[in-house]
Amino acid sequence: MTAQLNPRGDVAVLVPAAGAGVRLGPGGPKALRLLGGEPLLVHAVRRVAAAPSVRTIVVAAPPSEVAAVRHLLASVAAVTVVAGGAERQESVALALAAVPAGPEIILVHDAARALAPPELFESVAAAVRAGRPAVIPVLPVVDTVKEVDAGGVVLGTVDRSALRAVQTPQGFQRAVLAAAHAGAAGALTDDAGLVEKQGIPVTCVDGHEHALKITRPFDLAVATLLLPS
Ligand SMILES: Nc1ccn([C@@H]2O[C@H](COP(=O)(O)OP(=O)(O)OP(=O)(O)O)[C@@H](O)[C@H]2O)c(=O)n1
Ligand SMILES: C[C@](O)(CO)[C@H](O)COP(=O)(O)O
Repeated sequence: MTAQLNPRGDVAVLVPAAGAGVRLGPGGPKALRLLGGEPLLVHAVRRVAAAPSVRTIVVAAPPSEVAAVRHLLASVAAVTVVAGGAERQESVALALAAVPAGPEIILVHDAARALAPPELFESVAAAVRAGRPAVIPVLPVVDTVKEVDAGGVVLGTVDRSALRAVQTPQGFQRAVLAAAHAGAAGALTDDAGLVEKQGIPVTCVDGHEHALKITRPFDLAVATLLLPS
């Protein structure tokens, strides 16, 4: 039987957590690396489970760590754990396949964005509930952005007013996400990209600074400063 949180919730959250964390450096799968003494995945799932609309959480774990992740999360929240795949997109597809009938809003949220707050899950879900087929949280780009050639020579300056940095959780009507993954040809770095390829509009909502992706050691140091005291 699939684990459930709020039985009246209309949201399932998929948590891809099967990545190696190569850019973070040696130390095991990234989702299991410690932030303030707890694995990133525990921080992420605790915040997902605190969002009132969430009924179901499915985690895609490193295949060799499925039992360990089940054990780790047993005291955090009711969670279904499946083995992830070789690419993020495959991990999301495997988690999606494990969502039981019921939730019609699906959010996809990187374990690596371990400090995304519960209200961000609610705001993305609310926009989907209001009729948007696909919703992404974004932040403005604050740096000047240059396009460069292979030799590092600048080709031009990009108009940053039209650019946004994209976060997770990304939210979708269930049928939209299922069709996007079923029709996927080639791997993309986010799920909204698959939906865009189907010609379906993707809507932006305000992102959150705490939803930063922990990719490199510097990001882990920043995240440590953001932990509640
Ligand atoms: N095969 C994979 C690869 C990535 N992910 C997940 O997708 C999210 C975003 O990926 P990223 O932050 O790039 O993580 P890694 O792939 O682990 O990082 P790296 O590229 O440095 O190895 C992470 O929560 C990661 O665990 C996944 O579930 N399955
Ligand atoms: C989904 C994502 O977090 C949105 O910013 C990002 O695209 C993941 O990319 P990565 O290449 O797996 O780091």
